[in-house]
Amino acid sequence: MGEVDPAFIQDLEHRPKLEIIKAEGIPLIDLSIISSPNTNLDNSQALDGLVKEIGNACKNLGFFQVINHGVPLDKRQKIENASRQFFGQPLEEKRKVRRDERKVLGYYDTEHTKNVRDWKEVFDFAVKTPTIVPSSYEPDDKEVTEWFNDQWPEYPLELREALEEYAKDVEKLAFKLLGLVALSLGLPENRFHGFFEDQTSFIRLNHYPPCPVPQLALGVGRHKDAGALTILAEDDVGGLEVKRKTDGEWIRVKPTPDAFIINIGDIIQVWSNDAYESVEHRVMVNSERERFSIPFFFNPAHYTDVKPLEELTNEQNPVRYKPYNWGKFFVTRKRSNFKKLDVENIQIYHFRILESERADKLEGALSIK
Ligand SMILES: O=C(O)CCC(=O)C(=O)O
Ligand SMILES: [Fe+2]
Repeated sequence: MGEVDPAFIQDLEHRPKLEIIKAEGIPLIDLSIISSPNTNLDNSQALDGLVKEIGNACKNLGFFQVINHGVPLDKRQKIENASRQFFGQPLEEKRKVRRDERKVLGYYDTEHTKNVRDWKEVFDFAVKTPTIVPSSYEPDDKEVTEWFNDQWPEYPLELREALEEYAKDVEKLAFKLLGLVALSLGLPENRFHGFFEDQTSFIRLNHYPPCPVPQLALGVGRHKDAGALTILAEDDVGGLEVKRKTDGEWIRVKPTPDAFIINIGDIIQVWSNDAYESVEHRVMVNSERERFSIPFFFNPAHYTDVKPLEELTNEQNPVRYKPYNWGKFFVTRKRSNFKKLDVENIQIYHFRILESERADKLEGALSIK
């Protein structure tokens, strides 16, 4: 193992397997009918078919890929090149724009997932400026703070412009996907849009350097994305693995050139009252090739109280989660990724209403009568 920091080493049960199970292909969905500027979502005949495809993909795997998505290839190439140039610099250059507990955006190379260090370095960028979030994770502290993208490297100069342009195009795709997900749940297309007016979305540039111990460490440890949707651009190296719901096996996602990989996050799981699930995933690294990826985490406003939608719950399908405040959830999670803590990080199942609680409530209600 040589001089590899033990902080990177996964517990035995979470280490990557050497034999890879190749996905039969996660669903590949063609968005051309909604990407062409002349299509109107309301009268397109093919829309029903597309909505069904999205619904099935969300229900079955929780992951899918999209092509003909409307994000121009040159914008994607520009940010991919800038990312390569930035991470190619010596560590001391990158550390000049390093995040800390006050400046939470910028470069970072010691992120932890579930208290094990990830074999990666990142650069974080807020989609909306300023992004407003709670000042602290303390539930009673009502103060908010503003995030600005105020840490820019000297090189490459075009990083800023590349990120700003890319963010605009991917944001449009995010709203389109949100509309399709709403339709697939039988809701009006814009049912979720209001939650994103003061969005807390962010884009992360990920760089996974070659790793001398790929059988012991992970690029990103197993986790579920906390937000609503993630839109991921990856290069051709591969390494993303998705936990298949049917048998719990880790399935390797095969990169498709120019496609985006989409996954449902925890918030859509809660809004849909578990009709759609946020799926666990992780990233394997390898000893030969570095890998680059760029997730866009589509997150609502900090003041959003996340809870199952009334339209999707009834007596037969009772509410499965207590409401939680997104801003507090978000900053609590960020803190635990930043700091190695001894406790498990915050998860939506902490807000799950247990069967026993429901039965108690019912009994209570009956005895009052
Ligand atoms: O790099 C990837 O393929 C995925 C990264 C990821 O899951 C994350 O950053 O949440
Ligand atoms: Fe993720």
